[in-house]
Amino acid sequence: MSALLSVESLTVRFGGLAAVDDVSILVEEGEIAGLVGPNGAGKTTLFNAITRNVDPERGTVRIDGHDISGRRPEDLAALGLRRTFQNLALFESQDVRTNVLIGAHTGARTGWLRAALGWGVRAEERALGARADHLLEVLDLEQMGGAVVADLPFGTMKRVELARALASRPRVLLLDEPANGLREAEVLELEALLRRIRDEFGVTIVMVDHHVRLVMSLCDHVVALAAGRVIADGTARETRSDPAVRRVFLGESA
Ligand SMILES: Nc1ncnc2c1ncn2[C@@H]1O[C@H](COP(=O)(O)OP(=O)(O)OP(=O)(O)O)[C@@H](O)[C@H]1O
Repeated sequence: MSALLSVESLTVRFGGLAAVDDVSILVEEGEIAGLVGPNGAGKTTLFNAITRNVDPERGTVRIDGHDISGRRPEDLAALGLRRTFQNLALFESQDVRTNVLIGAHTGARTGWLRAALGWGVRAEERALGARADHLLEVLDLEQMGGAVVADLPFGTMKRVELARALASRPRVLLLDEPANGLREAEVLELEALLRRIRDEFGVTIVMVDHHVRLVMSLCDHVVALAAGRVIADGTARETRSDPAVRRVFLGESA
C-alpha cells in the first residue's frame, strides 16, 4: 500500500451515537485531501481519533505503513503528524516567534523552555531558530515575531498556528477549518499558501472546511462524510457530482 496516511475502519462512539462509523480513508503522499460534510457529520471527531484526542472504539491509523493507533497525542509530532484546531490552540500570552519555536522544539524533542528563555543557545537551537524565522517569512509574519499572540487579529493567529505546526517538520498536517472566520481575500491567500506549503515543504495536507469553493479548487481528493459514514470518496469533481452528496448538501431528491 502506498498511502502516506491510512485510516482503516475507524469507529468512535459517544454513548449510543457512532460519531465516526467504520471510516476508511487513504491519503497519498503530496496530496491535499479535503473532508466535507454537514454539521455533526463527524469530521472533527475523525481528526480527534486520528490524533488520539479521543479514543476510537476500533480501527487503525498508519503513517507510511507504521501503525500509530496506540500512540499518545504528544508523541505524534515525532512520528510526522501535526494538526491545527478549529478554535486554535496557541500560547496566547507568548509572542509569535516563541509560539513557532515551541512547535520546532516539539519536533526536535528538546526543551523549548530553555530556548524561549535564551539559555544555552547551542547549534541545534540556532538551527531551530533559523527554521522558525524562515516560517515567519513564508507565512508573512516576519514583521510581528515579537507581537503577543492575544493582541493579533484572528486571521493572523491562524497563520501563527500553521507556522507552529509546520515548525516540527510534519509529513502529514491535519487542518480543522483553516478558512473559518477569514475574509474572502484571506481565503484566496490561504489557498496559495497551502499549495506553497505542499510544494515547498513536501507536506501532505488533510483539511476539513465548509468553504466549498476553496475545497473544490484546492483539493486533489475529497471525501464526504454524513452521519459518521463515508458517502463519497474521489476527485473533487467526482465527489461534488455524486448523487448522495448532492442529496445531503443540496437537499436534492433522489
Ligand atoms: N465529546 C463529545 N461527546 C458527545 N458527543 C459528541 C462529542 N463530540 C462530538 N459529539 C457528537 O458527535 C457528532 C459528530 O460531531 P463532530 O463535531 O465530529 O462533527 P463535525 O462534522 O466536525 O461538525 P461541524 O462541521 O459542526 O464542526 C455530533 O453529533 C456531535 O454532537
